[in-house]
Amino acid sequence: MDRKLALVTGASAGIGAAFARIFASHGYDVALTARRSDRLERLAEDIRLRHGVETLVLPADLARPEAPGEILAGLEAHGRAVDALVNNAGYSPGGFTETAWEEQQAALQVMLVSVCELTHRVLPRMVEERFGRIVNVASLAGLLPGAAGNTLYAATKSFLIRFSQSLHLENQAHGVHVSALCPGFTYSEFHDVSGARERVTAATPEWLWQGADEVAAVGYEAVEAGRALAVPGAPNKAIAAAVRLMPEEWTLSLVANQGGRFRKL
Ligand SMILES: NC(=O)C1=CN([C@@H]2O[C@H](COP(=O)(O)OP(=O)(O)OC[C@H]3O[C@@H](n4cnc5c(N)ncnc54)[C@H](OP(=O)(O)O)[C@@H]3O)[C@@H](O)[C@H]2O)C=CC1
Ligand SMILES: N[C@@H](C=O)C(=O)O
Repeated sequence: MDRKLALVTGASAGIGAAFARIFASHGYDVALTARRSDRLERLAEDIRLRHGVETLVLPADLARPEAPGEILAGLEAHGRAVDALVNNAGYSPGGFTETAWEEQQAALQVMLVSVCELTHRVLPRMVEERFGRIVNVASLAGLLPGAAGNTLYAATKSFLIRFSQSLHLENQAHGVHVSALCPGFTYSEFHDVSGARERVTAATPEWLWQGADEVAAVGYEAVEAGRALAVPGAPNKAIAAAVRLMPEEWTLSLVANQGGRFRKL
């Protein structure tokens, strides 16, 4: 098989579906995973028709600890290995104290443990092949303290940023590029799933929002170029730069005053 393969998690919607299309448009075969297999099948067919690449659909619930191993075993059964990995699946699990531990634990499994496991399992071959691309979809929220009600979400995204930066340093000499992508407000199903759509729409101007294709394109370019961190969009870049320069107490009081506008509680 000549073409490289990109595995995209959370490919049934939003930024993940956009990543699958972008990798396919650059000649990658794509393996799509998420829970909604009907969505994945439709996207797979569309990508096959548009780009003429091979598509594999591997439905899985990443909240199940067995899922990463099963996804990679599914690929192996097709004789395929991962050349590019996009750890994208994610959602906001809601307030830390307001939701059951099981829900917070599931979010940790989806957005953190499965990311580490998939990465850990695919990296050795990438290093051996002297080629690999890994994008971890973090968030602008990972560069800030989490607003009350967004505690674990922001913390997992902070983790992903540092995790990606370390992997970038460890692996760039081996031809393996690792990037953390930090989107701001992005049109997708994210805010419908979290139940915050109305509140967030009312609290934010339209110019702060980006399309999923635009955001994924920035992620693709960053990982190709070997940049460890990518913030899509000028307004988000300005926010990220301001946060870097501000004293920590200012950031905390900014989040304390404004954070409630963007969450469901
Ligand atoms: N939209 C935004 O404003 C921002 C989003 N992000 C991040 O971008 C990433 C993609 O989100 P986005 O596209 O916006 O949101 P969407 O809700 O549109 O997509 C989320 C994807 O994650 C998948 N997913 C959720 N739970 C699971 C699970 N248990 N197992 C497997 N897959 C799962 C969903 O698939 P399915 O339901 O079929 O399983 C879906 O494909 C997330 O990590 C999010 O945190 C970061 C910053 C801003
Ligand atoms: N920007 C989103 C997440 O990363 C949000 O609205 O919380």
